[in-house]
Amino acid sequence: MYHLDFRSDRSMDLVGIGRLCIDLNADQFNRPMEETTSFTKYVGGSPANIAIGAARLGLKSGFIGKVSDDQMGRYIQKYLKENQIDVNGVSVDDTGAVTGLAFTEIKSPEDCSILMYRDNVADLKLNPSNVSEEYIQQTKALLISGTALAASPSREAVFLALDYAKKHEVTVIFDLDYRAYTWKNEQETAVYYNLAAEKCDVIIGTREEFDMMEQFENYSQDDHRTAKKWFGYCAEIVVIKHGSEGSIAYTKDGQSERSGIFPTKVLKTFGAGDAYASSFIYGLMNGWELKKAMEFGSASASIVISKHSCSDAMPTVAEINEFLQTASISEKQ
Ligand SMILES: Nc1ncnc2c1ncn2[C@@H]1O[C@H](COP(=O)(O)OP(=O)(O)OP(=O)(O)O)[C@@H](O)[C@H]1O
Ligand SMILES: O=C(O)C[C@@H](O)[C@H](O)C(=O)CO
Repeated sequence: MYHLDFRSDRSMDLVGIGRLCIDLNADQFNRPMEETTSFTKYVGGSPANIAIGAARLGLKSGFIGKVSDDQMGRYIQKYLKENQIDVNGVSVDDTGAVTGLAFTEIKSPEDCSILMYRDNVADLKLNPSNVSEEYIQQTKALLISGTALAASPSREAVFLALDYAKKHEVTVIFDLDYRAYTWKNEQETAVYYNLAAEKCDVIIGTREEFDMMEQFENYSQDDHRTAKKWFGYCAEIVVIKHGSEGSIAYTKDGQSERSGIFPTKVLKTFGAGDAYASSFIYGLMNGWELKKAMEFGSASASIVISKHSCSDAMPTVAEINEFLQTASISEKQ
């Protein structure tokens, strides 16, 4: 049985780095945003959602990020503290930057979209001086998220965090989280994603995100070839997510596992990836077999997509286990 090693002599389990933003989820469903009149505010940002999900599962979580010096920034910090996330790595912007906003539109359970306001956002003002080697040295795992590579100085902050993580044997998990609206073009995205992925132990992404990264190669959407490429660098595990068709994971020692999904009453599709990642990481950190960790992630994803929010909806271990008591997995034929 394959399992990923983590250093045990650490005071924290998982530190996320990157986007702390605000989700404004439409209160009126099954209609376009042009016809909605109110939104509910939640803390958001893919890496923040994953760190919140990990903390809700009982992992000791921290975060390295930058928030705006206003009510939204204070709201985010307050929420993180209330959810037992260490905020000593979170700094406050002093340039007048604002908090990124993610307006979500739920036209139908299958047709959801996110309108993101990303101009002059505080999260991309994170700079190398905000990244503490001592802070990273105290964690078992560092979670990086692709969108933090979209602009300087956040990009340089992430690469410095990666260097500190490698120096101190911190396991690096890369959730690809490709959001086109934050990038100038796909070519630049692929260059930076590939440079970061070369340093990561676990890489989690959708088929489409890996295709974006492989645009300079002739890989033909082949999951096994995708995984094999990264085993030539630092990767131990590569997970390729296929939406409602489930996921597949490959390990460096040549094993692979597929996981189906747990059919659920879908309210909105986004948040599935963040829920999957947080619970999958929980399974890895508990030394579970790959398939069990994947199914735990899939169950968490099903719970979150049946609810209105992402961060608030992240389930506890008890909630996932209760869900698993009655849910049945549907394997792709
Ligand atoms: N409709 C669905 N029903 C049940 N489970 C789902 C559904 N869609 C996705 N999942 C689960 O969530 C996992 C991640 O979803 P997906 O592949 O869409 O990642 P993602 O695109 O990163 O998600 P997100 O929409 O949050 O960005 C899937 O591998 C699957 O286990
Ligand atoms: O990552 C973002 O900026 C958007 C998220 O806050 C939102 O909850 C989502 O899309 C989750 O995948």
